[in-house]
Amino acid sequence: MSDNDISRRRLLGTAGAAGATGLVLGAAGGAAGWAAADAPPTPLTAVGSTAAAFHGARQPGITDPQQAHGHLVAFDLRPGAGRREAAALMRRWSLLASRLMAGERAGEGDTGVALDAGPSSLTVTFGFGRTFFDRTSLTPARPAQLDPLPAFSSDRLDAGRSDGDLWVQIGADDALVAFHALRTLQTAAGEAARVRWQMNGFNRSPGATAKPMTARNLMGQVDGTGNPKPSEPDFRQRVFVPDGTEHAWMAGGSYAVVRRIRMLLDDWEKLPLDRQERVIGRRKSDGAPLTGGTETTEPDLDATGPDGKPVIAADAHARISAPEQNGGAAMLRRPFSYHDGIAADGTPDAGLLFVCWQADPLRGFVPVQRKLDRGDALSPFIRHEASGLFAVPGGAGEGEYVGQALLEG
Ligand SMILES: C=CC1=C(C)c2cc3[nH]c(cc4nc(cc5[nH]c(cc1n2)c(C)c5CCC(=O)O)C(CCC(=O)O)=C4C)c(C)c3C=C
Ligand SMILES: [Fe+2]
Repeated sequence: MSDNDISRRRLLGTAGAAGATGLVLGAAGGAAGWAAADAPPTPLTAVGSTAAAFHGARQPGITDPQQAHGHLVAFDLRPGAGRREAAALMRRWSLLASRLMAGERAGEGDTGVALDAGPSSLTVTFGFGRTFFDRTSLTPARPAQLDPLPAFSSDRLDAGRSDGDLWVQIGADDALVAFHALRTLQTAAGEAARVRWQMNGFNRSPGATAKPMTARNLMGQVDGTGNPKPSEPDFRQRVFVPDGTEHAWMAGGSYAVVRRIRMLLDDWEKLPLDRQERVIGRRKSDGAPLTGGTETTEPDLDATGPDGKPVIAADAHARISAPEQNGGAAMLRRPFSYHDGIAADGTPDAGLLFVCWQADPLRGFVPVQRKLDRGDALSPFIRHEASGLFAVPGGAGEGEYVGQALLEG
């Protein structure tokens, strides 16, 4: 056994202990100072080294696992910026996103905020809002799917935090990596576009639970169980726009509905557990339906209790939103939680940055929200405060940029 072998083993042991206590030691940082200079640093976790691909048939950030940190940002083109400036911006942004997602520096002038970190599952996703098409004289290329969402009776929307010409979704498992991407793209918007609104969100950190689990939201519920699964035969059809679509530039793309949904947590948290569970129709502890089994057991919507009433209440959120109650309408929900402190009324300004993905909002979000709007037991505890609908084109190939087929078509 050589000295190198010994030092390598000791370092591995040290790194294991350091991982448990939160200490970080480099390869040459052994306590005795005799560790071999050529011993590679031992990564404490794989969180930083995980990378998603920017180039491909689909944009990242749609089917990728939810990251721990997110930024949703809408931009408006500046006065005087049209199709040419928008195309140059999308080219710049795509190049930067591809570099950052690979864990590379943005280029000259990189701020250094993400130095030392790996790609950390960074994804950057770009979308176009309805107003983008008039501003770029591309109105004929605008799909009907971008028609304004209907007004819902429970809407309390803030126009200043809704819509926008361009939308960027950033997600990463490291807060600095996410911020670095946000700042880099904001700066690169330059004279072409300015921020209209920004929302910052979070999810559980990878590794916080002993095994991979469905996310929890700030009401404490397991949230995401009923999502369409990539293994299901109709997944693609539900989430992605098919080839042969009227507007070919959207083939392989998806429509994102974004809602900032405030949770009225002071009211919710006063509700006893059994009533919280009745509101959703699932157990809070493990997300299992109230009709029994585990999280993945199908709810029995016909089951009645000893009192003759449905076990999953007629107005339970999970019943009303289920595809079988909505002519098959389904969407892929991929939200972030948010917490922006205490609002002027003294209640938490916290809730869900609800992002859902579908091939067509009229076969996803719209019919489900219409139904929820008419009588969801969750409604008294939430408030929709902002809204956006964005066309998210398919992914860019190597050397291409997102939206090229639209902007150069
Ligand atoms: C219009 C779409 C939806 C909005 C808006 C929405 C808001 C919202 N939902 C929760 C919590 C849960 N939702 C759950 C299920 C669920 N919700 C929707 C749609 C919207 N939710 C769907 C399509 C489904 C799946 C139904 C099914 O397939 O059976 C659940 C149960 C667990 C799960 O399946 O994810 C929870 C919990 C909150 C807190 C919220 C607004 C803040
Ligand atoms: Fe829901």
